[in-house]
Amino acid sequence: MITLNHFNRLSVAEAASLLAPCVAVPGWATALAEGRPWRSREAMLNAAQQLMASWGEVELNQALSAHPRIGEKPAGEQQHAALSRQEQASVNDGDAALARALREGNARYEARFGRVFLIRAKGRSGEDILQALSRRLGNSDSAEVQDALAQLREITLLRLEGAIGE
Ligand SMILES: NC(=O)NC1=NC(=O)NC1=O
Repeated sequence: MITLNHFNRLSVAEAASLLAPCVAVPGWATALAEGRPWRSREAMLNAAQQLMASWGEVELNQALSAHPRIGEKPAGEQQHAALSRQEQASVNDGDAALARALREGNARYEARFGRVFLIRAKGRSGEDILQALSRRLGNSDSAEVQDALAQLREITLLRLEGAIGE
């Protein structure tokens, strides 16, 4: 984590690359880098949320390229893989039945919607995630795009809050 003051003083390229692991949607990190200097962290967070408001199915699919399946803690040292592992820490992968249920749920979801199931995992137990997955399997296509986008916005905002301090 760096301070807002430090973030404001980075080059555009450095600032954008610092924010890149928050979400794999082209342009979002660059727009926040180019919007500097932010007069406050709140102003930056508000701008970030405004940028996310226009996201649709295209951006959702772009972002999913960088989000591993729930329960499949990604290998790799890239920053977004480390963030995913940290976010999924409370998904108890020691519970074989839960892990199997998540694998089966993910497969059902992908067969139904044609994309990886996305949920803000931080603060959620594996059981909570399974319940959400089951509920969302009943969504229409359009409702599920909106549900998944809401989760993507939560993940992205949490990552941004973790990257830039006061
Ligand atoms: N498929 C996913 O939901 N992945 C993730 N959720 C998170 O909160 N972090 C992830 O990588």
